[in-house]
Amino acid sequence: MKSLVFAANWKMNQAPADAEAFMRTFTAQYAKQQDRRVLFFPPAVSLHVCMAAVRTRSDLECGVQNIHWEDKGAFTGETSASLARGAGARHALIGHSERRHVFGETDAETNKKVAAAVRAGITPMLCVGEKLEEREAGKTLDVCLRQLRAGFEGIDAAHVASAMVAYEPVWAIGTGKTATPADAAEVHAALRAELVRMVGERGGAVPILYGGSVNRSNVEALIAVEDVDGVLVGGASLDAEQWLAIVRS
Ligand SMILES: O=C(CO)COP(=O)(O)O
Repeated sequence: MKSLVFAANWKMNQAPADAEAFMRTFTAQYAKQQDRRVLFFPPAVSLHVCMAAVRTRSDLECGVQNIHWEDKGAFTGETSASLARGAGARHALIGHSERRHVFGETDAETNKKVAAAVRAGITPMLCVGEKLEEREAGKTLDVCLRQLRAGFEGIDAAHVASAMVAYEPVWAIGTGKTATPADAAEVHAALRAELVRMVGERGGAVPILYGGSVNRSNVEALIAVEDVDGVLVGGASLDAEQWLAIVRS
């Protein structure tokens, strides 16, 4: 049985009181399952609430949705990887499509952020994915592989091998359109091959998650795909009952 990662990206939702209610419901109803880890990416202001809720659980972990590439200094409004680590975060999303396409984050910036995460002892989850026009132009694999190589450029093999990757086609995020299992299979296989090329056999064990309109109805078909090692879920992770159904699939 493969090992799975279920990650909830709450984006700009769930204030501390909401996060607390969610985590209370979730932790009361979800018993550890040996084959899976559950990750929460709350907004930074609610991280402490999620941390408190998972303190006694080895199967539940928390991370942040973004980090800055500098370790500290005069960068008003930013959170460094070391600050996030100090607050208990174990993971950081890096290069999420909203960072890339709403905030203009570049491949070079994702690379600096991956390096910062590694320095701080945080696991980067590097997000890659093509826009609709790139898919229609037949550039899906080019874009995803470029983002993968650029994000990990200059990062030593041991840290690439202990990172995570998420494939999130931009056209599938928040749109209700999901990649078919066959679409996901093609991209995940290409990402896997590239990881193995980069770091050898250890690349075979890097979790590659699928994200984009995942819900309780389509999750089973997606996690059944070879090289899909879990899911990164936005909208459907905001409701505790729905998230419970997803992580139990
Ligand atoms: O961006 C996503 C997770 O990081 C996906 O969001 P949705 O699940 O809302 O499509």
